[in-house]
Amino acid sequence: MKPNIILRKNSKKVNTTIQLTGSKSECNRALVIEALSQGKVKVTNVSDAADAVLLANILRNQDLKILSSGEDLGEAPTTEINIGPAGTAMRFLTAYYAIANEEVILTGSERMKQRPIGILVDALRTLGADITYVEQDGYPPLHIKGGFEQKTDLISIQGNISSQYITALLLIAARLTQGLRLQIEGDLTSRPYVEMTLSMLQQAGIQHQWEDNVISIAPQPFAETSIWVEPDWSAASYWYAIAALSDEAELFLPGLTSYSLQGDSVIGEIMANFGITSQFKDGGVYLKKEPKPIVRKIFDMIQCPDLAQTVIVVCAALGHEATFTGLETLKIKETDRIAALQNELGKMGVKLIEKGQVYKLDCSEKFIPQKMTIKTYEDHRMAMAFAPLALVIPELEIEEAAVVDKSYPAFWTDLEKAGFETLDV
Ligand SMILES: O=C(O)C1=C[C@@H](OP(=O)(O)O)[C@@H](O)[C@H](O)C1
Ligand SMILES: C=C(OP(=O)(O)O)C(=O)O
Repeated sequence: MKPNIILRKNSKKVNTTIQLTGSKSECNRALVIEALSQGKVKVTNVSDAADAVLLANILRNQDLKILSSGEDLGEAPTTEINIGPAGTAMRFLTAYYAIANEEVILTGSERMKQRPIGILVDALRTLGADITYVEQDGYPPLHIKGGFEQKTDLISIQGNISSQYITALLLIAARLTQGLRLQIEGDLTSRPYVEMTLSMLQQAGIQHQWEDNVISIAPQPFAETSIWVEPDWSAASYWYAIAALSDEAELFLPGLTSYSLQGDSVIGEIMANFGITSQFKDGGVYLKKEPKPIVRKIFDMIQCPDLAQTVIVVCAALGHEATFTGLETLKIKETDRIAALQNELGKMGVKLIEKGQVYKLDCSEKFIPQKMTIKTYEDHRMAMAFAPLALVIPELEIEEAAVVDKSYPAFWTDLEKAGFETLDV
């Protein structure tokens, strides 16, 4: 694929079936569980998301042993593992390698080296792990010497920066000699992702207690079972956005259920405000567009940060001046998503104004250009959240279109299936 893609959509009607790939979040957890269970748990419906494929390659092509307390690693060569832009994989592997019989340098893309990991490293060090920073304190790359004598089972962790640190610790908890009591300090961001982790551990036979702000997991064996990865609800959000910007839309997304483990399934509720109905039947969800005035003015994204760009772009395109909260974590994701949104929405005269913890969309100077070119800042969600604008802008160019591979490699071919013209340039 050439770097950029031009999108055009002449009619504002969509009517198709889209089979989405497996959830990146579920798949990454399932792969770590599979590796920690040493063959007892098998993952099915592995996601095509590049981040998940990479993690599967790393975890499935090695025969690591989990060291028990005090066991020595011995003389093992240090392996360098580069996880590119995969934040979840970076965080999960940090905890995983802390207890494995290997010495690794865990590194990633230039952006990964700017995404903080100190909170997780501090927590693992409190447990006894041997982790040092190779470049800048608090950031990847990390030098991890696996296996340690556990010093304590109780650790405190700040909850408002990234839930991925908490998930990383919970995933390894049952394999720690003393288990883990994790005390979450302050607010917990992205809570549904922690719940997803605990549900998936439960599927794999690992029990937990969650009382007040303490999650406890005792040392215990994994069960022999298989974990099926559901289709990706975050990917589904772009189809909801397409429906919201269409005049007529009838879409079927097979495999999605209303009782998903993914917090991003809340997109159905959010998009109901934009006239999109979700009907769960035939083993999937039918989306339908029904004209409806938009009433809701405040959207809190703290539980579903990956939906923020989708919803903000839809509001901008519709000229709906909503207010957004819970966007605090967006600045440390694949890019600074706030700055990226501000720059790109500015190209159609829309402002996203920061007022402390609250962001207000100002559409008073909004216009629809004949052509708009969107920068993607190495962020898959910038590409996918802006692509639906092709329904309102005659020619939409998306730069570095291959970024979508991170979570949804079939995105452009799926758009073609839905009647979007795509041109590589
Ligand atoms: O655990 C996960 O799978 C994820 C948690 C969220 O991150 P934060 O907890 O850092 O908000 C989310 O943004 C990310 O895409 C996936
Ligand atoms: C933030 C994301 O991913 P990660 O943190 O795994 O890089 C995302 O997919 O939007």
